[in-house]
Amino acid sequence: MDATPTIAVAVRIRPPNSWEAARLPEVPSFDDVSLRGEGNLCTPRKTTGTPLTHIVRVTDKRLLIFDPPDEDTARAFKERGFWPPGTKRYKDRRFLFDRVFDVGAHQRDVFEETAKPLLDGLFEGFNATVFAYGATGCGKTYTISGTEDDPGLIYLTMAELFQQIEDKKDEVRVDVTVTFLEIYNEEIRDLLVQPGSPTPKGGLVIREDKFVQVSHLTELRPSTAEEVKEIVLAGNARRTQSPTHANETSSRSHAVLQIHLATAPRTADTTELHKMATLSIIDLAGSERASATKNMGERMVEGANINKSLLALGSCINALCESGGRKIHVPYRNSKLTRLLKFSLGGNCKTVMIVCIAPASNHFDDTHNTLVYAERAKKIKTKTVTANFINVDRHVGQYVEAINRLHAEVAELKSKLASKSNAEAESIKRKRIEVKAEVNRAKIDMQTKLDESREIMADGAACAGTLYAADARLQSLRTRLALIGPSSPDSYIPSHLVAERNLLLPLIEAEEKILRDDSAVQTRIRRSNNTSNMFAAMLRAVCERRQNKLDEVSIENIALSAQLKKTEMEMTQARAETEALKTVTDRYSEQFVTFASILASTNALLKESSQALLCDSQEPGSITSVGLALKKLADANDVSLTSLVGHPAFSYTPSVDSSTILSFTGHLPSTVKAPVHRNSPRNSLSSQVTRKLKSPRKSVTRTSIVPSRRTHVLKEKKSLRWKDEVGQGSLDDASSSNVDADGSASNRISVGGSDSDWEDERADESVDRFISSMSTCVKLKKSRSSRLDPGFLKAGKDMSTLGSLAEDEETSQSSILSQRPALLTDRVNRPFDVSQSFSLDIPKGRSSVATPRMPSALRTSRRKSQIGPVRSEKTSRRRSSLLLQPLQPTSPIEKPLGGARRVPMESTRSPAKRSKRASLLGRTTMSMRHRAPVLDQNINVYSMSSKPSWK
Ligand SMILES: Nc1ncnc2c1ncn2[C@@H]1O[C@H](COP(=O)(O)OP(=O)(O)OP(=O)(O)O)[C@@H](O)[C@H]1O
Repeated sequence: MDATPTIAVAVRIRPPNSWEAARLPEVPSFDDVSLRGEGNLCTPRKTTGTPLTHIVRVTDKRLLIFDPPDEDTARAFKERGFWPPGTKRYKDRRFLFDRVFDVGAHQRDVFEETAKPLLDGLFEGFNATVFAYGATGCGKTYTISGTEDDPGLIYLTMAELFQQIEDKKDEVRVDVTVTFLEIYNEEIRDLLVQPGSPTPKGGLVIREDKFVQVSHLTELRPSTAEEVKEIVLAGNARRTQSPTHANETSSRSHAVLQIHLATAPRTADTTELHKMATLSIIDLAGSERASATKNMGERMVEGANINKSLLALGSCINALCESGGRKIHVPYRNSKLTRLLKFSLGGNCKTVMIVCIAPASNHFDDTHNTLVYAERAKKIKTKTVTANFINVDRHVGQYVEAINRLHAEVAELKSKLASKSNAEAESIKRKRIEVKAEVNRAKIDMQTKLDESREIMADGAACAGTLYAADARLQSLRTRLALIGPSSPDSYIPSHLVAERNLLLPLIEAEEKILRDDSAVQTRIRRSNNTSNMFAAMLRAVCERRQNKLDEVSIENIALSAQLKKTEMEMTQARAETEALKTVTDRYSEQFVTFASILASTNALLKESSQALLCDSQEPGSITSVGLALKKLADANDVSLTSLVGHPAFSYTPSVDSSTILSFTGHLPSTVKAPVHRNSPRNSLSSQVTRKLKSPRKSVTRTSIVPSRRTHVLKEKKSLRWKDEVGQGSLDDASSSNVDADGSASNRISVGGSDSDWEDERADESVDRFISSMSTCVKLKKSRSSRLDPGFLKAGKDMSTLGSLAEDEETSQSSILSQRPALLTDRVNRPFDVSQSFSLDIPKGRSSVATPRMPSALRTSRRKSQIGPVRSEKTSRRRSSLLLQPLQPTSPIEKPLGGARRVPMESTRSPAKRSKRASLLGRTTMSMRHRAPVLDQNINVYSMSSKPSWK
């Protein structure tokens, strides 16, 4: 409300009652517009009763328009008829007030903006008045008193007043007294006296001094709003009300409720500042027109008195408006009402006038008059409002009373202080308990989450370890597979590598299965990661939870606990991962041991077998037993492999050309790079490695027989045939040493080479005999070392030549048997050493100074290697083979056959001999192995086939 010293005027429009609502047009809606005959759109008319219109339209909180133009012009024309030119059809008058409440306003809305702002002034000693003005039946009583369910201004004001008194009770003492009266027919009646009590004739008398007072009024001292409410209800019940034509519950009197406040400070001083104020809440009787109310008799007299008093009020308002603050005569004394409101209207008082109006056109004139009345009241300029206070000087006699009061006050304050400190201590204690409980709860939550997540996260860590191991294994397997080469129809891969590939592929598949995104291990790792994230989020959430309640120490405590749980979880994960890796390592160790034992036992058995086969005579039983033993070994190996890798080494059927044993070149280190070209068998990795492995026979021949000519041979870079002393025979190096697989010459001196280049035709027969004798040795359990073994030759001091073997056989058997295993083991375990002792790469232009020389015993034996009497018959031919002769290039077909020929078959051999050699090819694989040193794929074969040439 406006703070200027004027009367604040608020207008409240009551909602239409049921009678009016039935006659008022509905709010226009686009859905139910209809087209009138004249072409205007309008809302449908109500068909029953006299039509009414809305005469007030609220535009905003302060402005209303009285009698606005009807938007439905056609209906307006029909209702109001023809308006002559120049006449104003609508009043369309705008009124500006301090506040306008539309029909939908609630009681509390009215209270909040009218009476409530006055309450603060009451405690400071400022008088205040709220009165409701308006025609009869416009809602004054409803606004002031309200109903049981919807209390009005009085109840709401008193409730707020007592609440403020309660709030200020530590500072001030407030005495509240209430009076309730009515002015009926210019007679003041006390509404708080019990019914039947004697009342002075002519009513109560107004005494006017500094203040206006009504003598002998009953004063009540309510302490709550409820008590005030009961007071008002009781007073209203005693108030004169009569049904009129305009209002069934028409108030026939002006009711005045006065609340007197006396405020004193709670300090005990010699002088006290007492403040006094009065809040008057007045429900005026409604102005009424006799024609409208159709009152007769007593009601008419009541109405006349009401109008008289209201007229006096209007006169006072007019006078106050015209005075403009000047001191002029205001006719307060014309009525009891104006006398009572003297200080409220023009005195030291803050006044709010609530103007109640009806919304319908049946109250057109009343509403108009009321608005005009209110507009005039709005223009009243009151005096500057001052506070009502008095300084009370204490009399000495009152000091004792003051001291007592002070003592009581001190005691009261002490008890308050004690209770306050107790409350504070209690609060601190409670807070500590809460903080402790909160910290404990946080720790329990973290521990619970840790326990929930531990298993899954440990499992994930273990899976990570497994995954790491699988990845490492897969890399190794892939590297090994790359060394073997791709499996395409064009590429040639030896059978043992095929077998190895077949062993590796399922292993790779198994590892890839583990590493796949949809594998169980990966799923478990993902689940573990999710759990880990949730665990971390939970720790964060716990650390940030209810931080405002916790002190710094508690927050730090929780943060450290969270860190501890996190570390604990990381330890669990690390342990699980370590355990998984340990398990894998253990398994690998077992596998390594098993593989080592497989390799050792296999090697040992292979050595035994090879030796047995080498020594085998025509006894088929020995070969069978060896075969059975090998099969037994293979089966045992398969069992071990199955337990290790899940499946055995896949079996295959080796062809004659691709026998695994014949083509085996040894296990390649994984660091060797995979071959790039594998289209030709010679380009395969195994070929590349084993191509350097040449038969020692030729190397021995060359190094031992004509070492001084090697340099010459290298310099010439030609294929030469060395003639022996008698000019017969030849040594063909071209096919083995100087021509590589691709046909290009190289400087490498291969001391191996084809047996066919220098071995005589009887060599095969002598070898067969040799094998037969070895078989006999095996059968008789008196096996002797192979004569091919240089160690064997070295071992017996007496056996300086192979030629003496026949004579010394019986005497030396025991010593040979004792040395054989070691010799075989030594040879098999050092295949590359052996080959290197017979094969050497020499750069172009360099002499073969690095070529190892054969031991003298070997060289001697080489010269005396004419085994048996057949050898003596071929002496001249063998010697002739030592002669250097030009050599025809050896056919590529001939080289793999490795027949012991000194000249190429195509050039020198007769068809008969050629067929004989061909028949040799048809022999058993075992015999082929004995005579196939040029199948340079396998060092074991090399070991077997290297023996007869230089012995
Ligand atoms: N804001 C309102 N909301 C609901 N009903 C209302 C409202 N104002 C008035 N009324 C109703 O209108 C009728 C007349 O109201 P009320 O008796 O308060 O008028 P009045 O101005 O006091 O009349 P009178 O001067 O004759 O005493 C009552 O039934 C009342 O319930």
